[in-house]
Amino acid sequence: MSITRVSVIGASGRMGSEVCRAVDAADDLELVGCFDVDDDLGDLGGADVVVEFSVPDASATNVAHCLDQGVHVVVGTTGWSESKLAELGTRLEQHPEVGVLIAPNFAIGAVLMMAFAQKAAEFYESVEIIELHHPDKVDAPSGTAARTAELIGAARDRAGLAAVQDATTSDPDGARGARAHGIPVHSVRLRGLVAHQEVLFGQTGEMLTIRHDSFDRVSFMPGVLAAVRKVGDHPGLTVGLEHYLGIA
Ligand SMILES: NC(=O)C1=CN([C@@H]2O[C@H](COP(=O)(O)OP(=O)(O)OC[C@H]3O[C@@H](n4cnc5c(N)ncnc54)[C@H](OP(=O)(O)O)[C@@H]3O)[C@@H](O)[C@H]2O)C=CC1
Ligand SMILES: O=C(O)C1=N[C@H](C(=O)O)C[C@H](O)C1
Repeated sequence: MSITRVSVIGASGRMGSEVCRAVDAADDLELVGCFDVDDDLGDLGGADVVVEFSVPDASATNVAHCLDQGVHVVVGTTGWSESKLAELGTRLEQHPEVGVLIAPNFAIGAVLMMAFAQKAAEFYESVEIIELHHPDKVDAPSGTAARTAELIGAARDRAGLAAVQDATTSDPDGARGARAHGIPVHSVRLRGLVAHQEVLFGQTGEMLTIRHDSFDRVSFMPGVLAAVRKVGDHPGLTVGLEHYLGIA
């Protein structure tokens, strides 16, 4: 059995510490480095693959360091804008052998929820997303909600659907939520929650709700470990774990 050496960036955080435990427990993986804020990333502990769960402002710089070391990266940190992704794509041209996976959500059920929502999108006039998370989360809307909106928006465009109908003319306090790719998104932050999302589809006389709940961060680990094992076989930039799981 070949052993893959893994380092974790953001290793002291909620996700990073869970990843360290999961890597430690896997027979085919060896945890060779744990890095957090202010640590010198150096040679990344000699890792074959780095897992990056830090903060939106730091992730791009950390990933660039991994590329410069020729190390594959599995990224869970949110906040990857189109411009940051484009910059990363350009940087990857200098390292064509390196694989980078950016996945807004590693829970298999969340990946399926996004795929199901994409499939349903063309059949419904109305759609809204409600994402619910723990109150220590720093970004809103969640990366998962933003990605779901992007997938639904693209499916609606392909189907030639008009913009989501909404007669609201007065909303001084933003009660109708944010808009991502034309889809209303509502963010809830509540002590006791981990990571949850509902996608509501409406049509005259019916409603479809697609919901996923992560009750514990262990729910993300099978996806993270699958990505660690596969990222070397996918050189270049991949956005979304669905592309590694045959779901896309
Ligand atoms: N894709 C997925 O499935 C999931 C993605 N996430 C995303 O992962 C990210 C992390 O979430 P979570 O673990 O809850 O957050 P935490 O705040 O618990 O963890 C982030 C860690 O990164 C550290 N950090 C800050 N700056 C840097 C830096 N420059 N380099 C390295 N480490 C740094 C933080 O240190 P300090 O606290 O001292 O600043 C902290 O230890 C978020 O973007 C979140 O949205 C979360 C869950 C699942
Ligand atoms: O911060 C979190 O906790 C989570 N972040 C990701 C997101 O923004 O979508 C994934 C999951 O929802 C948990």
